[in-house]
Amino acid sequence: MTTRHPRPIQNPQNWASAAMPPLQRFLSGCHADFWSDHDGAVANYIPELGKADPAHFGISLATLDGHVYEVGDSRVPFTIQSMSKPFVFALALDILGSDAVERVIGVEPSGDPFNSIRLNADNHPFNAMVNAGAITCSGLLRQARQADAFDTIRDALGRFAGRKLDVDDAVFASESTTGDRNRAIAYLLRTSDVIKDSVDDVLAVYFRQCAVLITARDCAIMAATLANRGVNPVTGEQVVTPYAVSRTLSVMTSSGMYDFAGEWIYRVGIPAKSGVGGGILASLPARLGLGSYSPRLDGHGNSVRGIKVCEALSAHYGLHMLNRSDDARTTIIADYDIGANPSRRSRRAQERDILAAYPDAVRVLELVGTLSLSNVDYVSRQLAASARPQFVIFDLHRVTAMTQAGLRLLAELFHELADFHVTVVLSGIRRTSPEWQEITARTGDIRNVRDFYLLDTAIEWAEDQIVYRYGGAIDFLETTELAEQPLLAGISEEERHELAALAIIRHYQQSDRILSSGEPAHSLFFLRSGVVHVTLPDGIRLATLTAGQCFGEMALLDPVRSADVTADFSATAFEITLSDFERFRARHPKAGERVMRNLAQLLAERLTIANARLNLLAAD
Ligand SMILES: NC(=O)CC[C@H](N)C(=O)O
Repeated sequence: MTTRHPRPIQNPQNWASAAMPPLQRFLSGCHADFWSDHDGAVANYIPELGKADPAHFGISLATLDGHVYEVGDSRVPFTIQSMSKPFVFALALDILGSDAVERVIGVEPSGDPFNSIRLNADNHPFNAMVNAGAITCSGLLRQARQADAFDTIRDALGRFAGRKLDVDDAVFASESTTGDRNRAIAYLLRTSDVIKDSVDDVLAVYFRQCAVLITARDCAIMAATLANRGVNPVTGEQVVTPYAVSRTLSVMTSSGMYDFAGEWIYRVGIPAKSGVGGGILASLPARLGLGSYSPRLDGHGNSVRGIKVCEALSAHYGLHMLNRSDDARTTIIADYDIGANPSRRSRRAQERDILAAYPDAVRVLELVGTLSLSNVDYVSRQLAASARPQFVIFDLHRVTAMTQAGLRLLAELFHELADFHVTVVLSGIRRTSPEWQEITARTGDIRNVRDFYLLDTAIEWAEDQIVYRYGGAIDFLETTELAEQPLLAGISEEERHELAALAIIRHYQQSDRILSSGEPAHSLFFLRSGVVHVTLPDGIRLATLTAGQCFGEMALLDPVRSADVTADFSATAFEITLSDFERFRARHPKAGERVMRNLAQLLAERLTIANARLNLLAAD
């Protein structure tokens, strides 16, 4: 008996190595609790299976981010048996096409044991989870791939597990010599014209597929691949199509546990499949894959301890797949217009006046989590509930997934907005992402969808459109004089001339770094033409400045630069050294005081905006 419990805590000082994730603890608890359960009996109708060690007990759980928990005999190999059925069914759907498979194999539960020699009223197998259906799948693949059929199956099972799988030749030989019941089923299928090849050829594939060796760990990863729409979460490989997965899970739901299927889905509520080798796999879509191995079976051919593990997992965490709810209202993390929260662009008076007249022309919805049918529906109703904006910005930065239904509804919403001449702006999504492809595939024919990766750039762009629309002009080439600088407001013309004489005119090319945080602050800058932006060292954009505004003015208060300033386009600026400015202040104390008051005013405005933004994010 090789029972492996989780490794002992080695370094209690180090939380990361000492801590046991609660799910690992839970699975270990299940292992300990059900260890002493000796009910059931090892299958021996295939003589070789009777040799299994009844004490073996392994549990594994694979998450969809590719983590695999393991307890006990999770690496002890055993034959896959009927747990091969869902995977071979999925493979057949993909290789042969759904029509060819669905034409001959039904999808109704039989209510019979797995090895029942009975077909449905059309003389077809009831479903692919009972032997008749599984033998038919193997037969269809045998017909399509001839001598390569088994290698095709073994290769696919290996991709589900994420490793190459071996066959237990002794179990194969044992079932080949004793499998008369399956032979009877195969003859029945052949006489009903469901399988075309010889019974021996088809069963050679089926028996061999049942004798593929896996472990509880493999089983968990295979189940997780089904839970993950066909993508193996450990290798990242798309093993089968989402179509094949959804159909396979459907049949597992209704028939995976044979004549115990109804009870199973009622009590546990997780699609599952068992095998007489002692394995059970359970696959909870979008959540996890569970694999267990314990060879003592109940009267239905299902592992006794495996059932207990599944029941405990489902009950403890409330994982029944029909026991779910979702609150769509959590989708919108922030909802505001530019009146409440403008972009970080410092605007000149004329632009500010225009924007102030249209505070709700640009609406921003910051979304979070999964965009599902109900979430996007909620978003669309929130939009419709207030005055129609001219621009809607959807920030998708925190969106983690989009369902098919959510995407479809989103595209329909964009169309609706387009009909009302509302421009949709997307931010937080890259054009190279699969999500972008999915959105544009559905909205390709509408022209009013724009995108900017940074939310602030999106808001700024939409604001500019409003400024243009209402007669304002933003001329990036215009040259301004010191007289227009708010920081210098209220000082006399002579004083300004004196300052102008102290200034050196600097020229910058696009992308030139003008100031860097951490450097000593020796001078003030007045932007004369062009555009620059101010960013924090971690890349967060604080402000975009256009001609007529100052930067580096914090030098008056702080000897070290706290942000980077970079030219967006070619730009020119007046630079006045701090020492020249201080001398000017000494000569003109009143003007100096006025400048300091202007500075206080600028800082107060920035603080008001920053507070509004914080408030918005903190709001429920
Ligand atoms: N339920 C099962 O695991 C049955 C598989 C086994 N190979 C058989 O056909 O009898």
